Amino acid sequence: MQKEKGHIDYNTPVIIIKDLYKSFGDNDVLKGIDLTVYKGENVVVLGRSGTGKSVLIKMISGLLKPDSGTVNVLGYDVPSLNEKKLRELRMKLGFSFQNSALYDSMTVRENLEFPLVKNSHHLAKKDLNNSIERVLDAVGLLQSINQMPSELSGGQRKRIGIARTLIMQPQIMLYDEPTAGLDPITSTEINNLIVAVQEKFHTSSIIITHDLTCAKATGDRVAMMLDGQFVKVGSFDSIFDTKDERINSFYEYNFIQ
Ligand SMILES: Nc1ncnc2c1ncn2[C@@H]1O[C@H](COP(=O)(O)OP(=O)(O)OP(=O)(O)O)[C@@H](O)[C@H]1O
Repeated sequence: MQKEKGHIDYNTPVIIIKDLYKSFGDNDVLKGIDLTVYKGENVVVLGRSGTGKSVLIKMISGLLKPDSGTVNVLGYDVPSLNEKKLRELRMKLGFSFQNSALYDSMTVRENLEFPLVKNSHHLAKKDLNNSIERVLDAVGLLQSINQMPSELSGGQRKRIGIARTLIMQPQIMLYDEPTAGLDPITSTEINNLIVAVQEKFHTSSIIITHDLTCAKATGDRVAMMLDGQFVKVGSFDSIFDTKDERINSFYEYNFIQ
């Protein structure tokens, strides 16, 4: 799928990260990270296992504090936020993580209702139904509204998980390994959905992956993380137009369609 970039607002940064450092004991994980994500933009963070991609996401959502550097998300200075402000920020973020499982004992409708009712107590039944149908339609699973999660495929469950996140109308989506454990056809569906979400809901996204097909399909820009630093940030093709052996070997170990 060829991406068009008309929807990105380069005058409005939504995430600004500057000179970010984080160590755990003598394990120096992030060593001077800089990254700006613009409104409506999908940025892929590409890197091998253990390079600190998840640590970065935790800094953005305030689950971890940096040793030094700044993390500004939607105007919030994240490391300085108290619990109340952190909750406020997290309401504006949508998390699609591998462990964000659905409730097995609830129907798809109930799974989607749950976060809405929990967070907006005075919602009329009609508005609730409209919201549920809107996001299910966006992920192409309106027909599954009354099914149980056990009746769905892994890819369908993942899509319902994304719908459940979208129902809270996040401004930024954070996808952690969205295609991990999925077959190539289902992976392609999820990649297409990530782009469709961006276009339909005008969200910005950070997509963490080591899947090159996913990076190419979903990213407006790709940030290549090696040894705790972004060694290159740019279009997918520009990243791999290099003589850097570490980047080339990363490419060679992946199968690209
Ligand atoms: N809370 C923590 N305490 C101590 N060390 C941690 C903690 N969180 C992460 N680390 C370490 O930070 C490093 C980077 O971890 P991280 O989970 O960010 O890697 P990753 O790039 O997301 O890898 P993967 O693709 O395998 O998830 C690892 O060495 C990990 O052991």
